[in-house]
Amino acid sequence: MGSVFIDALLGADRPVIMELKPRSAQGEDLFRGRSPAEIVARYEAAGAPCLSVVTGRWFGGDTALLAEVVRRTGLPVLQKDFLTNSGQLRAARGLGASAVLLTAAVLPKAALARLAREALRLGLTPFIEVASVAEVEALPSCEGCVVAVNNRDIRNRERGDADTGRSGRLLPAVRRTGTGCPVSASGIDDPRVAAGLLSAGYGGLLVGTHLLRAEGLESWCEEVDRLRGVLPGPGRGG
Ligand SMILES: O=P(O)(O)OC[C@@H](O)[C@@H](O)c1c[nH]c2ccccc12
Repeated sequence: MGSVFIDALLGADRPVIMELKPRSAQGEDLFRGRSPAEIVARYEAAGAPCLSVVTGRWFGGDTALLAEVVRRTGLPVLQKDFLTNSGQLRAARGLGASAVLLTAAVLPKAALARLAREALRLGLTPFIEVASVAEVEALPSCEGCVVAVNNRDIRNRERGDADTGRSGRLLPAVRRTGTGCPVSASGIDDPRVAAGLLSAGYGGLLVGTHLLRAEGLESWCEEVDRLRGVLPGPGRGG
């Protein structure tokens, strides 16, 4: 069965999953008084094909935020949290999510495979997050799933610096999982890095903090568009 989440992302002119995350791991207020509805409207205006909602408590989120975002948008929505059981997958579907985060670093191999199968059965797209070659190589076949490289370290709850070079190093291994949708997530702020990851073969990016901080969301997106046009990429004969 097809995935509305993946189809929307891969079909977009701007394949950026735009995230709503109330607080950074360091406690910085990222919404700054704006309502979820205002942020959704801003992301839609910038051409977001999909949204991500952080429901984890360390980032100030909860499932009420997910429900609110789903009410405000027709775009497919990813629930970002450390989900560990099938009850949470059913709850995600009940709230209207289209995709769910499954984190390789926190799930034993067999549990990850079982939850990915269950998500697919429920009509949810597994968004499987990895941070090392060893994690990628332990994945089950990832057909129908997003495989996302996290450029930050969730083991320290994202308090360290991001290493976007990790996405470049892991891409060949990610492709071997059978995913049709490799994504680079976290710590992306420089438009040159964003454009470079897409030109290198990433089907999409996931960006939260920088878009929430950016005054000029539209100009950031335009700069990425412009740079993609000048960088060689797999689809452009480079
Ligand atoms: O804000 P950033 O650096 O653009 O990152 C977004 C996203 O990847 C990050 O919020 C995230 C990555 N893994 C998670 C797991 C749970 C909650 C949130 C996350």
